[in-house]
Amino acid sequence: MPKFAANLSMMFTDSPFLDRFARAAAAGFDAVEFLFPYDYTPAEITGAARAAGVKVVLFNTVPGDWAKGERGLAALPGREEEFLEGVRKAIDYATAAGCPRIHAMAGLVPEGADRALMGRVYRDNLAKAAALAAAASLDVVIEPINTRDIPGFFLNRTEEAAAVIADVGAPNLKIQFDIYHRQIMQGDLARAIADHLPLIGHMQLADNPGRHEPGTGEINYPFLFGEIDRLGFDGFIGCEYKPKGETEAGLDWFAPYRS
Ligand SMILES: O=C(O)[C@@H](O)C(=O)CO
Ligand SMILES: [Mg+2]
Repeated sequence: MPKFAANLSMMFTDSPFLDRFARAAAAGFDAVEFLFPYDYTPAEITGAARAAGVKVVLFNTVPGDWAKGERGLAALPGREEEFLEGVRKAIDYATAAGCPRIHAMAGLVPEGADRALMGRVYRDNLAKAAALAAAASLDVVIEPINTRDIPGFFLNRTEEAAAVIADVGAPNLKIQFDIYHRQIMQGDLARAIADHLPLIGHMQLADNPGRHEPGTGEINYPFLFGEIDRLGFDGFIGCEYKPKGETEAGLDWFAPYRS
């Protein structure tokens, strides 16, 4: 049976962040993920997860100045030190929380940028991040993101992520396969999951259009969950969707999988 993680940056957002861990547990989730923990101390994050009895399975490294529109640093020339500083910070939080993986966002392509240079910086940075993470027994994941939600994002397609991983050659560098982004950019979901399965470290879901609960759009999630199970994917699927109403009221889709 697929294993699901509640995304605490998008679900239960009518509660303060640290209270969302307990709401996720009460809704039947054993695991959670979120974008960033950095407004809290590692002890606060770890304490909230332990008190709720949920595992933390993913969060992002420091993405630059999110409020100013930055969306990651991994491919940005001139920001290498800052990127690695953010990776080290994420590793400290992940180690405290027992979280097995961190997500390094590529970043936006600056106006007139040299994409080839960005590709080299991306690979160099990811090699260093993967080495730092390996020393702490963690994986690093990279996520192709659709160009509609984040115009100008550097990494958009599954095959590009696979090529970067092949070039870097670090066994702990993997794909964060977000089904919603893949559907918008490329579709062919079941085939793409099967083709890339050995490289996939984490998955995420939302329906399309709207990025709401499974069952609100065009993606046949019951079929895909069956495929993911049949293929033997043993990682987590993060529920990274915007609930249409109250989070709990939109969890009918989750009933067959609830622990
Ligand atoms: O899909 C997303 O948007 C996220 O997984 C993320 O990490 C960056 O926004
Ligand atoms: Mg995602």
